[in-house]
Amino acid sequence: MAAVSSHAGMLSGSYRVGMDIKLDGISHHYGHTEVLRNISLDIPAGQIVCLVGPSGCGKSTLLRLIGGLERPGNGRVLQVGAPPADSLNPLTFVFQDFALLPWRSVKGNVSLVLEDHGIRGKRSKAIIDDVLNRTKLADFADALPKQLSGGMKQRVAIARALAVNPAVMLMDEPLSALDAQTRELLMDDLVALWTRQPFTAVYVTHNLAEAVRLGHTIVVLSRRPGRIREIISIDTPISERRAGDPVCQRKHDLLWELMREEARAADEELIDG
Ligand SMILES: Nc1ncnc2c1ncn2[C@@H]1O[C@H](COP(=O)(O)OP(=O)(O)OP(=O)(O)O)[C@@H](O)[C@H]1O
Repeated sequence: MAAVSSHAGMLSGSYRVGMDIKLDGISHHYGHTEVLRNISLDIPAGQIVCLVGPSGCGKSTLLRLIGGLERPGNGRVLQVGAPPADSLNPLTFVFQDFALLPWRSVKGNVSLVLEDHGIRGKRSKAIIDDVLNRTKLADFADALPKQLSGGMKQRVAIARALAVNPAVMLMDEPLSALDAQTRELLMDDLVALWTRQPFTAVYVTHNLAEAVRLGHTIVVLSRRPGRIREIISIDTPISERRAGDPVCQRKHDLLWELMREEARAADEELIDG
């Protein structure tokens, strides 16, 4: 039976700050197509869990199931512990295409999600100032999206997500619409943001360099139906990871091997089919 449920303190037996997500035997079909098979996974509070896997293996589907946009055919998404007391939206998405309103300024786009919750005036201003500072957008509060670069637009989308103080950010290829240089800069920004104030995220990406730079844990899904092929942890603190760092390079090479096998098998299936 499918379920999305909240169990405060289930892990420790007492109230705890922060909310973990626990995936318990998730499977999902679209019609006759089996998309995900028996996914069990812990997403601990304060960590970034990256999901990688070949195209079409079900990464975005899994994110939607975690976010409650769809219900899994089988298995459960458990919320363990409590979201922050002032969280307006515990599970908040950040998409690749920014999804900003073009006629609203930077601060107008952020204030919109607060208005939706009846937050206006001084309280709204304090939240907007905080998230624009954290995303280095304070000087651009009055700019319109069309005046901003792609990287800055995505920073606005991240600021908007932070404004609701989410327990978990669900990030679906947030950097993949950006050029390589902008991606690097935004990765630095995400590292700085997390280092100043750790957040919890499930981060879908095709880009292994992003996964190795940002992930505390990297989950490799197999080709469809997506199963957990491997879970790779990186102990190096994310603020200390550098390009060419031997530990990160080894993890990158291992990921690439796994991905290459899965992508090749997926390609062959397409040719056969
Ligand atoms: N709403 C839907 N209805 C029917 N099929 C769907 C739906 N959403 C996704 N699918 C199918 O489910 C499979 C998994 O799609 P999904 O987008 O989750 O994969 P993905 O790993 O995120 O892919 P990519 O890396 O290419 O973005 C694909 O075969 C896709 O066509």
